[in-house]
Amino acid sequence: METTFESRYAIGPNETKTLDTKGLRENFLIDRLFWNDRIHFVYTHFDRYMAGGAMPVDQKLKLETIEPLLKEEFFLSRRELGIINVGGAGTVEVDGEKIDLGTKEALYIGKGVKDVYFSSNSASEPAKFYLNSTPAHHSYPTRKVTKEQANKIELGSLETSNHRVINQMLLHTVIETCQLQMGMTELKPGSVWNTMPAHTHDRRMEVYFYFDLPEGQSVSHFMGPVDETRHIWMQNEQAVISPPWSIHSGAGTSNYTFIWGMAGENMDYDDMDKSSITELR
Ligand SMILES: O=C(O)C(=O)C[C@H](O)C(=O)CO
Ligand SMILES: [Zn+2]
Repeated sequence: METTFESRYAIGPNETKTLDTKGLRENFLIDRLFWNDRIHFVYTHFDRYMAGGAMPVDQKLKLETIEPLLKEEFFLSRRELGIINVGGAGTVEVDGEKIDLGTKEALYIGKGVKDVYFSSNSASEPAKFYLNSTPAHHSYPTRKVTKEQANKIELGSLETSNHRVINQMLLHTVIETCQLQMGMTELKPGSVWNTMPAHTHDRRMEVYFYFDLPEGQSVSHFMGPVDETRHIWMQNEQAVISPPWSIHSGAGTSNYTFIWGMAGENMDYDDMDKSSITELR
């Protein structure tokens, strides 16, 4: 098996303003996370957040350290890891303990765990483990969180095309983490807008991973400061980095699901600087 990675440096709103479509995509879009029998990570220098994918098909995949990037003996020496399975049923082995992870189930693994392996129950319907990792200072226990155990928030309405349920899964109100927080937002049929009205939180960066998009449909993701927004067209199973200074919102050509993950100064989900829809430019 192999582990591959790319690095993305952190840039600000002034530099972002000068980018054309290609430049915007090169800096913020993560166009592919899942490769057969491979673990792939994007390392962003925004809060040293890592977003990745592990898709075991014919092999069991080991979460190995990335020597030139982390310079640590094992991946979780100084990191914590959040996982949400967006594929078929699979298993995550954590220091010898096997944990089944079905579709849309989440798992938190704390700092200091040495051996993590990923496997799929079926090669014809492989598990797709979406991975987010952040630096950590303390070891918290491994915890699985199902959708039923998530803290649920229903927002929006069909009339304003933004009716959705936010599942707070790896959030500090549900489990203990150092700084990583992850959850999954599902849009109701007929609703296409996520995170509208939009917000920023200069204290935390965020990564959005869009999935469950029907064939032939796309999401236009909006980023940038409230008074100078840009858009990035995204396909199924692509992710996008949202800097702390940026809004993160999207409109799909159908409904869809997305996973949000974030880290930074505080863990207060509600610490958002909300903007009104009419002030967006
Ligand atoms: O649909 C939404 O609204 C969200 O899911 C918002 C994200 O959870 C978020 O941006 C948290 O900061
Ligand atoms: Zn946010």
